[in-house]
Amino acid sequence: MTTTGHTSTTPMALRATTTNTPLTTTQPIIRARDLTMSYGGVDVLHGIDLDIHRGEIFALLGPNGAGKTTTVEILEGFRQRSAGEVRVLGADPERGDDAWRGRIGLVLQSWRDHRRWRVAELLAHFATYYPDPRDPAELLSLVGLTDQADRQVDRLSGGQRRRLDVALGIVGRPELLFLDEPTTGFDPEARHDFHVLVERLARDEGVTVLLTTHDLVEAERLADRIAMLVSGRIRACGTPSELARGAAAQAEVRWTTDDGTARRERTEDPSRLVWELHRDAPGPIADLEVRRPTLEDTYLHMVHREDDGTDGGGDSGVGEGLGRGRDGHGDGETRAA
Ligand SMILES: Nc1ncnc2c1ncn2[C@@H]1O[C@H](COP(=O)(O)OP(=O)(O)OP(=O)(O)O)[C@@H](O)[C@H]1O
Repeated sequence: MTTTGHTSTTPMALRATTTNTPLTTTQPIIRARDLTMSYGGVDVLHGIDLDIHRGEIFALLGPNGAGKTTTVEILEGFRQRSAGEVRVLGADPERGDDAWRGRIGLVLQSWRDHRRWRVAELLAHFATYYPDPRDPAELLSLVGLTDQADRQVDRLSGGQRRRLDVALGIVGRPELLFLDEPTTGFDPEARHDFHVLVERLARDEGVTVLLTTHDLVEAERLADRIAMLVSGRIRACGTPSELARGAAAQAEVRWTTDDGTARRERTEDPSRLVWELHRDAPGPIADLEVRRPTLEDTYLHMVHREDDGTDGGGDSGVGEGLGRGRDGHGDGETRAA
C-alpha cells in the first residue's frame, strides 16, 4: 500500500468535548453505500457497499492498485469521495471532528518525523492527546518494546518500529482501528504476537479492526470476514472458509496408480471420486491426497477473471448477506458488488 501524506502528522488535540451522535449497538461501525471515487476523471472505485460491525476484524484484500488505500483513506476522513454514502462511527468522515478522530486509531507507515524521540517519551507524548489513554509502560509491554523504552526511534529495527506504530495507534483506546499492512517487516514471532494482540483488542475490548493486507495467510488467520477488492469492485466477501468454499476452484484429488503413474483430477465432489477409486482399486491407493480449495485459490480466481475481462464476481457464491460481526449484530450484509 502506498505511503500517504498523512502518515507523519502529529495528531490534533483530541480533547474536544463535542461528540458525534452515539451509535446504537446494531448500527454498523462502518457503512458505505455505492462509494465511488475517481482521480482526474478516471474511476478507481465503482460503487462499494460495506457494513463492518463492532468487534469485527475485517480484512480488505486485493492486488496492487485495487483501491484499498483509496477506500481506507476515505473511511479515515483523509480523502474526499466522488460519490456515495459513508458513515464511520455514526459520522460522515468528511465532517468528522476532533472527538470523532479521537475514537479512531491509525496504524500507518512509520512516523518518520519523530526519529529523535525516545520510544517511551513518544508514547507518553501521544498519550497526552487523548482523554483516557493507555498507560505507556503497560502499552510497551503489550507490544513487546519494554526493553527498547529508552531507545531513540531511529535506532529501532523495522519490526520494532512497526510495533511502535501499533502502540501509537492504540494508545488512545480507539473503538475503531485501521491497520495498513501492519506486519510488513515482522519476523514470524513478532507477527504471531501481533496477531494475538489484535485478536485480544477485538475480543476483550470490542475494538473494530479494518485491516488491509496482501498477505492471504494473515487475512485468513485474523479476519472474521474478508472482502476481496479487485479493480475497484468488491468481488467476494465472507468468512475465510466461506470464501474458500465459494471459489469456482474445485478440490484436487491426487493419487498414484498401480503402474506408478501420478494422477490428479479436479472435482466438485472429492469424496465421491475417492469412493470410486477405492471401489475400483484392488488394494490401497498409493499417495492419495485431497486438496481442498483455499483462500488463495479464490483470490487468484478473482484476480485472473478480472485480467481475462470476465466478471469475477459472478460465481463466487459468496457476498450478499454473508457473515456477521463477532457479536452477531446487524445484518452482516457486506456485499459483493
Ligand atoms: N492521488 C492519486 N491520483 C491519481 N490516481 C491515483 C491516486 N492515488 C491512487 N491512484 C490510482 O487509483 C488506483 C487505486 O490505488 P490505491 O492506492 O487505492 O490501490 P491499493 O489497492 O491501495 O494498491 P497497493 O496495494 O499497490 O497500495 C490505482 O490505479 C492508482 O494508480
